[in-house]
Amino acid sequence: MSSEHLVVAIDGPSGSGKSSVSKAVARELGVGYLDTGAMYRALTWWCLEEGVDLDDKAAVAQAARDLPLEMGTDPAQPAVRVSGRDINDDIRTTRVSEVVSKVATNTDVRPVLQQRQRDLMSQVAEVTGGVVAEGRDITTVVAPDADVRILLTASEEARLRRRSKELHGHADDHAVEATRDQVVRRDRDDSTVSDFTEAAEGVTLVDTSDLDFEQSVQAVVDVVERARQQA
Ligand SMILES: Nc1ncnc2c1ncn2[C@@H]1O[C@H](COP(=O)(O)OP(=O)(O)OP(=O)(O)O)[C@@H](O)[C@H]1O
Ligand SMILES: Nc1ccn([C@H]2C[C@H](O)[C@@H](COP(=O)(O)O)O2)c(=O)n1
Repeated sequence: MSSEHLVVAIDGPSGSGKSSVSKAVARELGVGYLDTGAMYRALTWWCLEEGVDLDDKAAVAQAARDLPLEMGTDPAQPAVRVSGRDINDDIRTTRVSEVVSKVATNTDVRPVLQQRQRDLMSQVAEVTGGVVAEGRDITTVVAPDADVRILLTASEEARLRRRSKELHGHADDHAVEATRDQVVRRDRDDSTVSDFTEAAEGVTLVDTSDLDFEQSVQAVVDVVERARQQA
């Protein structure tokens, strides 16, 4: 391992299982967890609450600097708070999901949140001995020097099926179509600012298309263990 603490960076497209798998891996490793997507979501929610025009790049970037955000990094309970209010549920609503890409593709916002993410990762790693951070640009921009870098992926069909089951309780044709915007359109927009479809040099690809949830967690833990043995 290159650093004093264990830093695991995980990127991937929507519905690949980044959040759920990363949380489980962090619990298994006994380290902290950072959901960077939740930070873009929290900023979006706050802009909507405060009436900030999402098309006003500079105003949204200023909101990113001012955002009174507290990120919980306990993988068993990763709360997201703004001004002390728990907004974990608010940031997952369709109202936020439909427009979050507008904020995430704002190139004035990204460096502000990326720096906040690096700071949080250092703080949590200091306290718990390590961190699993997940998003779209963690392996490439936020923490390119992480000890372990993984691109967690799955076929579009598998990702649509998973998200559809999560949102609608099943994955029939109608439910999958209703989910398409939240997965395919959002990835298309988000991929204009980060590359999370191809593994960068030194990044290990973990394809979970044919794995169930437990197998996906084990596949990531195996990559971490292999890296530890080689260190
Ligand atoms: N290997 C797997 N097999 C089956 N279901 C899975 C697997 N991995 C994750 N899931 C389920 O798929 C759904 C989507 O997972 P998750 O929210 O972790 O994806 P994500 O990559 O973080 O998506 P987003 O970036 O849109 O937040 C969840 O309901 C999760 O339990
Ligand atoms: N490092 C990151 C993390 C997330 N995003 C974008 C991608 C989505 O549009 C949005 C919310 O992410 P999710 O909760 O769905 O994983 O934020 C990003 O650009 N960079």
